Amino acid sequence: MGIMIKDLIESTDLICVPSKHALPAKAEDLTVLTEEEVEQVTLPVINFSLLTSGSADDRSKIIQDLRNACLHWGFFMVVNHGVPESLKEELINSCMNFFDLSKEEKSVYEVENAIDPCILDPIICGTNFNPASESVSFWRDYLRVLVHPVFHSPPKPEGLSEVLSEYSQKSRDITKELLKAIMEGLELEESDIEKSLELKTGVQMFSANLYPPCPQPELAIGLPPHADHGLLTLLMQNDVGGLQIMNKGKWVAVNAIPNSIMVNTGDHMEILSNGKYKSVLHRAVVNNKETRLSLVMTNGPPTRTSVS
Ligand SMILES: O=C(O)CCC(=O)C(=O)O
Ligand SMILES: [Fe+2]
Repeated sequence: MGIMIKDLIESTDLICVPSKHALPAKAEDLTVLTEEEVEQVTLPVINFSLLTSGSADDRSKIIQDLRNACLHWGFFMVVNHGVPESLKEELINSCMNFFDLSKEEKSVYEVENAIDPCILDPIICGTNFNPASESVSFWRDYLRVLVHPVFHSPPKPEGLSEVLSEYSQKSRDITKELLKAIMEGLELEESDIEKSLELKTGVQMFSANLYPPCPQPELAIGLPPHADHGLLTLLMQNDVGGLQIMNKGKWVAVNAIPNSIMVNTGDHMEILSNGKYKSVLHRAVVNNKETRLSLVMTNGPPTRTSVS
């Protein structure tokens, strides 16, 4: 049974990174990790409320903003999105409570063997994506829950299921509005999109990523460089930074506006936009002071739909 990092650091007095966590899969995963070397950037800001309740001119302006953000960054921050701060806090607390469960309670959801990424386990937790085929572990524990088209309810801790269900619904509504506006910007008909992607039956997956403080952050990576699969990914965090994105050939650290939702375009969006909107590489770095928690919702088409 794999041990989660959080339980590991709580059971020992760790002063250096165990070698299993210290060897990067590729040396370039760790290039320029330190804060001094990485430029901090502010991502484009999208005022969501103007999409849904602004004037026609407001809406056109936001559609233009989204176009620019997708073309030049692949990442943007959504503000005035209607997710109450209290809901975000409750979700953060519930996820923290999940990671605080005993090892035995969490082990029910641990996946030991190679996971075929096409097979979606409804609820899993662990300490990296694929323990069987990776020679490295990354400095991240995670809980992943399939929340749509069928909502899978994590039975523990108490309260997580309700708050996750509410956030899933809200984030789905936000995703739909954003997709509609992005499609309008691409001059694709919304009905074509609905038809081709069957959004109502789309796969929505929630991940809580926990990055405990790491004694040697320069020797570990939270999540290695990757691009996301789906159409749009929505990310909130507990006000501790760590997300870096590839922009114009360089890693840059993003400053999130408190209470904004960070959104990025995934592989399906790249295909749907005929390569115009790239699925941008990103990674999560760790620090030696504070625990970081990111709450990630990926939104994709149904598994059997192919995008053409
Ligand atoms: O935690 C983060 O900042 C990044 C998470 C992420 O990229 C993912 O879950 O796909
Ligand atoms: Fe990602």
